[in-house]
Formats: sequence, C-alpha cells, structure tokens
Amino acid sequence: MNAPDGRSPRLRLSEIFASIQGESTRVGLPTVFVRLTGCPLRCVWCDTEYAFQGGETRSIDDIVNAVATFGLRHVCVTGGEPLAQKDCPALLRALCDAGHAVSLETSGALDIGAVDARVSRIMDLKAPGSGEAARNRWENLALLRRGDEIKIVLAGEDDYRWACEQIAAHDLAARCEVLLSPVAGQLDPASLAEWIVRDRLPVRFQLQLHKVLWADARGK
Ligand SMILES: C[S@@+](CC[C@H](N)C(=O)[O-])C[C@H]1O[C@@H](n2cnc3c(N)ncnc32)[C@H](O)[C@@H]1O
Ligand SMILES: Nc1nc2[nH]cc(C(=O)O)c2c(=O)[nH]1
Ligand code: SF4
Ligand SMILES: [Mg+2]
Repeated sequence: MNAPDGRSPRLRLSEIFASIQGESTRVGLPTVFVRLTGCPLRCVWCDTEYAFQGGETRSIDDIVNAVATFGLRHVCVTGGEPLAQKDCPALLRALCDAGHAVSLETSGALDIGAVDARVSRIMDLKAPGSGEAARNRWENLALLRRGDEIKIVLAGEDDYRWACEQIAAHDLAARCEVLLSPVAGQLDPASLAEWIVRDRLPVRFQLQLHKVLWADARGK
C-alpha cells in the first residue's frame, strides 16, 4: 500500500502480542495489541516507558499481516503515543479494511481528527497528577463520537476533584463513555469506587485487568 505521494508508509513498532483487553469498555475481549514506539509526553506514572524508544521499522502491510496470524477480530493500537507517527491513521484504516474491530489508545494531546470513523478512540484526559495536564488538546472533545471513550487516570483525591470539575464543565458524560481509573499501585481502587458511588458520578470505574492477572509483565 502506498501513500498518495507514492511513499510506502512505515511505522516504528515496539511490539505485537495477543492478550486479554485490560482497559476500556472492551475489557475481557481477546485482542491483538499493536504497540507503536515513541511518545512526546512523560506522564510521571507511565507504565510503558520501554516503548519510548527502540523497536523496529515495519510497513503497514507487514503489520497487518502480522496481526492476521493471531486470528483475532479485536485489535488495539497503542504505544507510546500512536498518533505521534504520521502514518498511524493509514495503519488504522488498513486494519479496519482487513475486517478488524479496531480501538486506539491515545493521550488526548494530539489531533484525533484524522482517525478513521470505524475506529473507537479511547482518549485520555491527563489529570494534573500526571504532570502533563497542560498538553490536553481540548479541541478534541468536539470530535468525539458515541463509540469513543474518555479515560481519566487518577493519582489521588486532587485528581478526582479535577475530574469531577471537567466532567461538569465540558458535559463529558453526554459526549461518550467516561472511564475513571486509579494509577496502579498509587490510588486505592476501593477509595475511587466509593467516591464515584458517593457522588453519583455518571462514569464507569475501571481497573487494568491485565495487571490483576499478570502484574506488570511486558507483552501482556
Ligand atoms: C501506556 S498508554 C499508551 C497510549 C497513550 N499514550 C495514552 O496515554 O493514552 C495506555 C493507557 O495506559 C494508561 N496508564 C499508563 N500508566 C498507567 C498506570 N501506572 N496506571 C494506570 N493507567 C496507566 C494511560 O493513561 C493510558 O490510558
Ligand atoms: N492486556 C492489556 N490491555 C491493554 N489495554 C490497553 C493497553 C495499553 O497499554 O494501552 C493494554 C496493555 O498493555 N495490556
Ligand atoms: S502519554 Fe501514554 S505512553 Fe506517553 S507517557 Fe503518558 S501514559 Fe505513557
Ligand atoms: Mg498498558
């Protein structure tokens, strides 16, 4: 497959593996993960720093063929920050064309507008405790559709209060599903669950299921 300028699109790939989807409303579904290399953000609690560099350069056809060998319908493109690579939208389109149900994990710092409408965009809003809240691209909110999801990962009670403010100020729950997740090992999940019920917050509580199953193992 060639880009309009005749270039063969290539991406820097960190890893491809099959696992159980541990995040988003697709949690529990057997899924192929395509993890792209590189990220312009540095969330202080990032659990995937190994994907900031390294990996190998692969064509879109190579990646689609590698995904096909797993024989699974669901594919999740993540990173690193996948949208930091200019050929990511072409990869997402190719995976949809190959018949996959595709989701994208993205930081919310980059424009989500070029992503194929068949893709479910799981978009973080970075809370202050991440150290990267200034990077939130608020214009993205207007682009969200019903099948997309907003995720806010919380390091503590201050982040929870910030999330409540954003949900109210931007009417987030009316736009799409909103997921609140604790930073693993940092915010007690039971506390977050209690706050959500106490405040009747119109969100979905989420824990990273893969960490319950496999702790911090790589490629899981
Ligand atoms: C590793 S990121 C890759 C995609 C993209 N860069 C982003 O931040 O959404 C995938 C998801 O893992 C979440 N995440 C990373 N480290 C985490 C941690 N320590 N605890 C909970 N969630 C975490 C991120 O907030 C994001 O929703
Ligand atoms: N099992 C599993 N599910 C995931 N969902 C999103 C992930 C990510 O790193 O973006 C992830 C991951 O790394 N592993
Ligand atoms: S944007 Fe995503 S990959 Fe980048 S540092 Fe933050 S959590 Fe990690
Ligand atoms: Mg992960």
